[in-house]
Amino acid sequence: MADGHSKPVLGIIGGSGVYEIDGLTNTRWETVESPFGATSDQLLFGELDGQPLVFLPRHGRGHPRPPSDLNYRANIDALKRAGVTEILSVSAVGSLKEELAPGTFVIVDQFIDRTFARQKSFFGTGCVAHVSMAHPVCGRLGDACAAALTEAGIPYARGGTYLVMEGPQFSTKAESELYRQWGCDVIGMTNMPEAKLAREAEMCYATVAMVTDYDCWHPDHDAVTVDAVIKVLLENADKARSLVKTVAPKLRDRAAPCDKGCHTALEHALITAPTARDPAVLAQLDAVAGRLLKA
Ligand SMILES: CSC[C@H]1O[C@H](OP(=O)(O)O)[C@H](O)[C@@H]1O
Ligand SMILES: Nc1ncnc2[nH]cnc12
Repeated sequence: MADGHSKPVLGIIGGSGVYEIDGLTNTRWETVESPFGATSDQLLFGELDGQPLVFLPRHGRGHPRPPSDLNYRANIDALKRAGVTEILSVSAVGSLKEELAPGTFVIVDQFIDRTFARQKSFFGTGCVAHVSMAHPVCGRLGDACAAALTEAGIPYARGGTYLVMEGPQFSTKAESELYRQWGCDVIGMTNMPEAKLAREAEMCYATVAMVTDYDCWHPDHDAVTVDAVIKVLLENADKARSLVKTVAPKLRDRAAPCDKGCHTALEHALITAPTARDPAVLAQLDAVAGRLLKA
């Protein structure tokens, strides 16, 4: 069980087009049960250059699940149960800025969450918690990704705001223009509530977003289609693979506890008095918050 003091374990959540990880040794696909329900797929356990790694294809192998039907709570809870301490989300996004052309990688540092049909917290009636989301991604894992992208010779932008829409339909032109006026950089459908849940579960979370299209605002480009997204993703598959291969060993030799506070995010967040807590709710929180809720 990850307690912030054990060895780092890297979790990779692979988005559209990323349904497997190659180069892993000692691999096994395993079902991990969660009190929050079924995960998107089995988890793939393995090692990359001596670094333990757990991979989850976000939409399931073959992409059977849409963004609104993903069980984000089960996915994050299962990764926590699997011992994961740091999660890297590798996601396809549309670009809302001219300079972020398809093929560009962006290490996202902020989100605007416009989703409305998803379970967004492990907590609720019977045990209430309010974690900080001021800085929604882990700077230390972001640094490791930046170093890996530089080393692998992959051009990237450091920092950017990811607008998370509900989907599954792509945006209207008016919506796309609005998000541009808000100063957003990229748009996708999945990284919230993932980042919120990772924070509640006291795990580092970082997003490397792969730009696949100009959404529908750009006068010189056609509106986004799935075919266009997949075409760019296939062109970038080697880059995504290099990123994972290069970033994994960077975690291996550093301290597991996060100096940005990700592994202690719940410490000042629980507000329900111990006497008012519901034992049934606490039982579900054994992996996410057991560190603090143990009697
Ligand atoms: C296939 S285009 C829309 C789809 O792609 C992105 O998925 P992910 O974030 O898992 O890479 C986007 O969020 C949509 O789910
Ligand atoms: N334009 C777009 N909007 C939402 N999600 C996306 N994923 C890839 N491109 C996207």
